Amino acid sequence: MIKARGLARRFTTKLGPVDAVRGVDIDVAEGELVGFLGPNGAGKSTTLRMLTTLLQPTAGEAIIAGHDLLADPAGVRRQIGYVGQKNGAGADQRAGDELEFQARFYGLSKHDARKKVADLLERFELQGMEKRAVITLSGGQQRRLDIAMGMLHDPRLLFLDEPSTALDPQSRRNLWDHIKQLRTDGTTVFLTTHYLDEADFLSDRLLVIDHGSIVGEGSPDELKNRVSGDLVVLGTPQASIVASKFENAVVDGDKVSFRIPNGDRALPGLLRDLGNIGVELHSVQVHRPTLDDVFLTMTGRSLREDANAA
Ligand SMILES: Nc1ncnc2c1ncn2[C@@H]1O[C@H](COP(=O)(O)OP(=O)(O)OP(=O)(O)O)[C@@H](O)[C@H]1O
Repeated sequence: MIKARGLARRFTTKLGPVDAVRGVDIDVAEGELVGFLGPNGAGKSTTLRMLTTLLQPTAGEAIIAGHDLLADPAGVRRQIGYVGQKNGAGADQRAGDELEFQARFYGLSKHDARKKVADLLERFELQGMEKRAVITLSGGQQRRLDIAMGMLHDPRLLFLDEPSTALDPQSRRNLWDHIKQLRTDGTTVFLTTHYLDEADFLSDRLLVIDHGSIVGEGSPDELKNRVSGDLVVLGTPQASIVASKFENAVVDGDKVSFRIPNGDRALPGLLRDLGNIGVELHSVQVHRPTLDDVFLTMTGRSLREDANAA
């Protein structure tokens, strides 16, 4: 559904050129839900804008939903939906009018447009909201309306840019269910996010981007399995003695952390060995790798810190 090769975008600024995207290859199969994960400024939006014909690449090529991105952008646009970070619906307009107007814009007859709108209102739990001004809808309802607008022409491929930004936890979860349902109903979904939990929950497969280049690819589980081992954190007054026993151990006050494969199974023997040399322990924790660990392993920095810093 997406096959991009060497897609790149350089911006020329007063301070010199900025290589926002440095020649990425992207493959997305029909029916997949692919997450495009990276910290702020990694190049997600720029890539998305190129894939959706909104921005001309400076190098590379792509076939999107069977159409050549450079030679037939109109063909691409007919096949895709795009839901950007800013609301697409006019704030003062009534939700139903916005949907119907857009449906007519796509060439549907009045009758078909009404039918389509009713269907989408139901599908995205917006029944009864059609007469309300967009601005009076909750954040979650507005996001669902945005997605409904993106689905008016039954696109085979839907692009979502940071879908759950600024939503409360309950609305996010509800939105996620709707996004998963899109995939279940047969739409291929490509979404950007800098939230690890969102990427983990939604994606069949993840592409991780940093500084304009893809640094990792795989299912959330595959990526987690690539991180070498579980993180063990031991609390002990003899932290430096414990640290000397493990490669790459990090001491932080009275805590020692290190990674070992199959931490939960290895731990009993390890604790016995430490007991045998007289080490006293007052706490033991084993953490399975998270996507943040994956990101840290790949890039040397924490995605969470980056996201929080934004
Ligand atoms: N129009 C532009 N002119 C100059 N530089 C730009 C332009 N658009 C983006 N950039 C730069 O390109 C890089 C990638 O930006 P991009 O918006 O694609 O990142 P992102 O991963 O989507 O981040 P965010 O999560 O903040 O949207 C950043 O360094 C950004 O400052």
